[in-house]
Amino acid sequence: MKKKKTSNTSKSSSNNSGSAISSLAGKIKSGNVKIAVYGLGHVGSPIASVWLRFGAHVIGVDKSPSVLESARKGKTHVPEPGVNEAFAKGLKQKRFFVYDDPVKASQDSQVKMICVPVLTVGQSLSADLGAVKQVASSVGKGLKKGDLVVLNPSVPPGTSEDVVIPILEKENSGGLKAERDFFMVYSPERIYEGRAIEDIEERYPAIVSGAGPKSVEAGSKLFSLVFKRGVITMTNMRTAEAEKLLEGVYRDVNIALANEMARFCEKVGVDFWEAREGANSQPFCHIHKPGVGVGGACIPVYPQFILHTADIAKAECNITRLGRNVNDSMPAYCVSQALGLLDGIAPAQCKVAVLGLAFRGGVSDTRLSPTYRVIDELKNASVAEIRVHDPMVKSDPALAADIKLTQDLRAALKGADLVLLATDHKEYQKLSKRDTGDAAVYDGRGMLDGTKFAGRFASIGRKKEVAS
Ligand SMILES: NC(=O)C1=CN([C@@H]2O[C@H](COP(=O)(O)OP(=O)(O)OC[C@H]3O[C@@H](n4cnc5c(N)ncnc54)[C@H](O)[C@@H]3O)[C@@H](O)[C@H]2O)C=CC1
Ligand SMILES: CC(=O)N[C@@H]1[C@@H](OP(=O)(O)OP(=O)(O)OC[C@H]2O[C@@H](n3ccc(=O)[nH]c3=O)[C@H](O)[C@@H]2O)O[C@H](C(=O)O)[C@@H](O)[C@@H]1O
Repeated sequence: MKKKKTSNTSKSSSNNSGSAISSLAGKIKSGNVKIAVYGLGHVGSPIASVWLRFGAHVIGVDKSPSVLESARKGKTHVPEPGVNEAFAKGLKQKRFFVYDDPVKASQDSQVKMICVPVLTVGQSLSADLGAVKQVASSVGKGLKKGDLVVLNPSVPPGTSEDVVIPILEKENSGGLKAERDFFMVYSPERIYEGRAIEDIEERYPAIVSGAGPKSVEAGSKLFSLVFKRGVITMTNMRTAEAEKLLEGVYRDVNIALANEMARFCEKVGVDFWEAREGANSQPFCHIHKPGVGVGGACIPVYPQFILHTADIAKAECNITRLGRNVNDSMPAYCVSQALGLLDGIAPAQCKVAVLGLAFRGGVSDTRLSPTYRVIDELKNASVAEIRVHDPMVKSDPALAADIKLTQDLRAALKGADLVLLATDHKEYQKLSKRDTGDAAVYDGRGMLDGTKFAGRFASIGRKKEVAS
């Protein structure tokens, strides 16, 4: 790994690379080098915005008509700060173009960023590369000598070299080869929804790898223009693909450790949160937070890519597998703990208010949210009624018809016998008995103060409290 500060301000860059970077900046701002972004979602929209904010001419591509329609109005469906402003300004200055033809987008651009999703195939551990392959084929059909292709999603090691490059080389009409005729870069996106533009521009160095040294150089020059924290180059694309998965599996197994220790502390009558705060006062200790589960399109997914690849390579990844199992057990555990608070009310008579549908606080993203598993477990217990509240999710076609979703907290809580907090939205911080009355309260994210409630109260990682 080589950490290069290759931004214009770096002292170490040689004159010629400095002038090369400034001439690249000039070509991008003049529109001679256009950037196509494939997939205007939680990752693609901020990436398109960062380049629009830089002054680039950006072509946004998506397969969804509604996403394209919003983009044409300078709007995004993902509530990411700064994106609407960037889109609107780009449209006004005639630097933002929205295409529904992915091949034409490749023909009309010199840089192509592939930001489409890679999840798992159904219940299997294998990666669903369908969208990546589809876009790579379109990009290949419009590929020109000197173009730069960037793959952004998190993928199993080997995807760039063994899947994407062969498609690009097969689909282009000029016999173009990676590294020789066009540049191929793998650069994993590392944004955190809700602060994505800031993450790219201010917070994280870019990880850049390529099909060869020329591709790495081209990618480094490009990314150094917008990543103020500079560029970390990797030996090859497989290493960079693994780097991204390591970030994710580190998080998943550490969340699993927190979950296991929280359940241990409950059993031995210790306040996990107090012990955690003490432990984390030591610089080498970063105990994560326990909770009702691990959701999102990322953290529950990346370890699966590792496990699938490990199974093929006959590598043992027991901690990775166990971490997934522990985290997957949390929704059922928390529902069982919550139902255990019902004093004299049979589940079949119990009205439950579940707080939070998004996979984590501060986002509207419900992909793989643990709340879906919480709902399943409550249904398995045959509770009388389930209402779900979320301040950021207005509707959800994935919810069964008998589940009421509301953004009215008072309505969700009215007449509830049990309140189960599943998502750590900031809004729930101020909950008290004024809101929940005599209902039992189970805090699945350890964010509430039990003394504020009148009914029976329990929280992940804390021993049960019975109302005084
Ligand atoms: N969401 C996150 O926080 C992060 C995600 N990632 C990676 O980025 C990948 C993409 O994630 P998101 O942007 O969250 O997904 P998303 O679902 O929010 O956005 C994907 C967009 O691509 C479009 N799309 C899908 N297939 C397409 C195709 N064949 N052609 C053109 N457009 C197509 C969809 O219509 C959608 O607008 C993830 O799979 C993950 O690997 C990486 C870091 C953070
Ligand atoms: C290593 C890492 O921190 N990756 C980040 C992560 O962001 P993501 O949006 O998935 O959120 P997250 O905070 O990891 O939460 C994922 C899930 O895990 C849960 N969670 C999170 C942290 C914790 O201590 N305990 C816990 O239970 C959350 O409630 C949520 O359900 O995954 C992103 C990604 O790769 O998509 C990545 O860009 C982000 O930097």
